[in-house]
Amino acid sequence: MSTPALTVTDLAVGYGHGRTTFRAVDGVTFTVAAGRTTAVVGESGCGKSTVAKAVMRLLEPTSGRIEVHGTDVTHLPERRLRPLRHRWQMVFQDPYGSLDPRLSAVDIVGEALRQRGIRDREARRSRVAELFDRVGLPAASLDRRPEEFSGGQRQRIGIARALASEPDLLICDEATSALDVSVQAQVLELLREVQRDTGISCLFISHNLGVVQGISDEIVVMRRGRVVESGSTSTVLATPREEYTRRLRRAALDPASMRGRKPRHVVHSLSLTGA
Ligand SMILES: Nc1ncnc2c1ncn2[C@@H]1O[C@H](COP(=O)(O)OP(=O)(O)OP(=O)(O)O)[C@@H](O)[C@H]1O
Repeated sequence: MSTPALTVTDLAVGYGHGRTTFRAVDGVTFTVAAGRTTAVVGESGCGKSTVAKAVMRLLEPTSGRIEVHGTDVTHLPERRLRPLRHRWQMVFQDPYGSLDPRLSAVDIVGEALRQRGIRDREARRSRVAELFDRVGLPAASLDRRPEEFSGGQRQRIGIARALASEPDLLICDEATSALDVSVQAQVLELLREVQRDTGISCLFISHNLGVVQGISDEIVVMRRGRVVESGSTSTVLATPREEYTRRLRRAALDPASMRGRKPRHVVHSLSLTGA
């Protein structure tokens, strides 16, 4: 078996200092197999984003181990991390806040290419045009600023920016939850296509089991900072062991049961027999 793209072992992450530390994530273990997608799901505040940020090394873990393609990166100092950083890229939840409003789309995506050592402006522009084509954005929109794009298009820019670094691991943190259902489905389809074409591995984070069912191979269910259940997507969806997972499944099927969530977040195509 090939080395997993990502291995997270017994991860704990706390916020605060000393006696006021709050352990947001505790004892979390899972893998993302090479070329596959693992979804981390759970209700708001269960620690999904904290896991993603720790994997990105934006947060220092309290304990545990994070390996990317077999390399232990848990406590790698920044100078040794920098040359590896392009290998894992994040697509953020908020397509409105995650793009610099002062820059044109070509410069936003081109910055990732500049960091990869492509100094020539025209070469960057033509590579960004290729990436725009890849993510379904019109070539004529290269010089537009983020405010001139729709939410779904902005998310496509975010995906193009992530792909510009030619990563082998994509971390999508609620990457489609701010979008309307039909746009969400289109962006999910794009992510599926990208994965099929590039063999990229993906850690997909969502509160919505309906969203992850079509994209993930494995599901890790989190509650209050811990993993309560994990397994293949079809098994977890068809025969959830935990009442909590059944509740998430009901929430994905029935908008009315989604306390505090807007119905537009719900994908209605959840199949009870799995992916
Ligand atoms: N910077 C912070 N300081 C203190 N506590 C935090 C901080 N960020 C998150 N938390 C707490 O850690 C817990 C996990 O938060 P996290 O954002 O990881 O959850 P989540 O599952 O991603 O939630 P959501 O789906 O709402 O984004 C929550 O109780 C949250 O209030």
